[in-house]
Amino acid sequence: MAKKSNSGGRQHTNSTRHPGAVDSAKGRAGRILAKGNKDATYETSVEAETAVLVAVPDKRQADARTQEYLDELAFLAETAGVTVTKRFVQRLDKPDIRTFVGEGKLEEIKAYVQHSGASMVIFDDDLSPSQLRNLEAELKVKIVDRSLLIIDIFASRAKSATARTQVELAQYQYLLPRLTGLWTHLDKQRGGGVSQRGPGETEIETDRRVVRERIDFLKDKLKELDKQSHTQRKSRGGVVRAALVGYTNVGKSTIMNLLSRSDVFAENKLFATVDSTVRKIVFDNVPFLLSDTVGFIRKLPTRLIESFKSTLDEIREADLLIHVVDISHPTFEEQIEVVNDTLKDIEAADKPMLLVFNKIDQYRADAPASDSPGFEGMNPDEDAPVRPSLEQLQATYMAKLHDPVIFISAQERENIDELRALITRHVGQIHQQRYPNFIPGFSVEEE
Ligand SMILES: Nc1nc2c(ncn2[C@@H]2O[C@H](COP(=O)(O)OP(=O)(O)OP(=O)(O)O)[C@@H](O)[C@H]2O)c(=O)[nH]1
Ligand SMILES: [Mg+2]
Repeated sequence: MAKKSNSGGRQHTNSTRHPGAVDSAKGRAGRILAKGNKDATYETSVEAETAVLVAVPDKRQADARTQEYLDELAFLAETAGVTVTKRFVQRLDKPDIRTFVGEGKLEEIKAYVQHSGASMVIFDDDLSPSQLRNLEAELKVKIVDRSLLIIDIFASRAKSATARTQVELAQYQYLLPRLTGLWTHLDKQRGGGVSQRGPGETEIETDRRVVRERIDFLKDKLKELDKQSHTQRKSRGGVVRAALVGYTNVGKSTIMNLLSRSDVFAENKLFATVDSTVRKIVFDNVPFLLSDTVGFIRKLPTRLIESFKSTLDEIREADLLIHVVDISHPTFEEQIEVVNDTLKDIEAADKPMLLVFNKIDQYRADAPASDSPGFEGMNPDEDAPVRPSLEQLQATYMAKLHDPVIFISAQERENIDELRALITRHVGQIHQQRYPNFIPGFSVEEE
């Protein structure tokens, strides 16, 4: 699915027989995504795939919000190399237990998929294994849920041994409860009769066992890698550690590059950073380590958070968090909450924090309503409230938050000296507590 499927450990295979061949597919990132292929091969390098997006918001959710969520899903799809041609929305109190959307909507989607030749349907939520199976049977194209899409992007981005192992673990954990679905799908293709169910079941058990073994192996491997990085971290001594955290695509890597004059990969895609990078920086003779970390997103699969424990240790072990926010984003306030909640989940919420509102160059008080192409079934709120001016926002946030706040543009280099001074002050305080004899601007304590 991702165009870069030959990089970052994803392999292009077209000869794998069926999921029973977990043995041969073992360790092969990307195979999960291929599971819906009609010919049951593991082709993962499909160019120019087109997709349909489906959201099932509850009845209270504002139209504009639904549209923003779908914008994010479309951005995720684009990041994975998929072109979105249509969006479907169905308001339900509760998603349908069998097919997630109701019968009528399913027919509508089916008609569109058949007519347009779209190759996949992406749901903005996680589907149960049986929903996935039923939808695949009805729509006869690849069905991708939110977790799978995010895991796929991570798979195409992960470079380090740790990140790759973490992604593979997440992939197998995603696969395990869904093996039955794969078999039902394949049984149908073989004309599947009762007589064939027997061997199928046995092989599912074999598959499950192999997948479980692989999961155990990957967990052990991660423990080993963890030990190594723990030793590495200990060798950093008592240097103050700061971590850039925030929602995905807010500018963390850009800020890292600015502050450390380094060259960390930054781009306008979600999850550009999956591996964490650490740089040693010295401001005013105060040395500290700054790490750039993986971005957060709403509904980040818990499994993925768990698998990414090693990467998240960088945040958990930091002395200071620099929380970067994209103030130009229509849902930036919710993004702040998502980040704070995720920090709570990983038990890193009680750390000193600086709030950096980035992208002020792009902030528009009169932000236009989103009207993306292919959008259907919604009436964006006509009376949507006007956004406050940047000055009003600054005043509100400065007054409201206990944490120090700064407004910058990393791209336009606005207020960067102030950002540097703010970080130096806070890092200096922590350093001072740790090394009471230290005189800022005068000497450097070597650990
Ligand atoms: N307009 C504007 N764009 C910015 C600014 N800072 C960063 N960007 C752009 O925002 C996009 C994302 O930047 P990154 O630095 O990759 O963001 P990130 O937070 O590291 O993203 P992930 O690693 O994906 O979580 C890039 O296209 C940057 O050029 C800014 O101040 N203003
Ligand atoms: Mg980044």
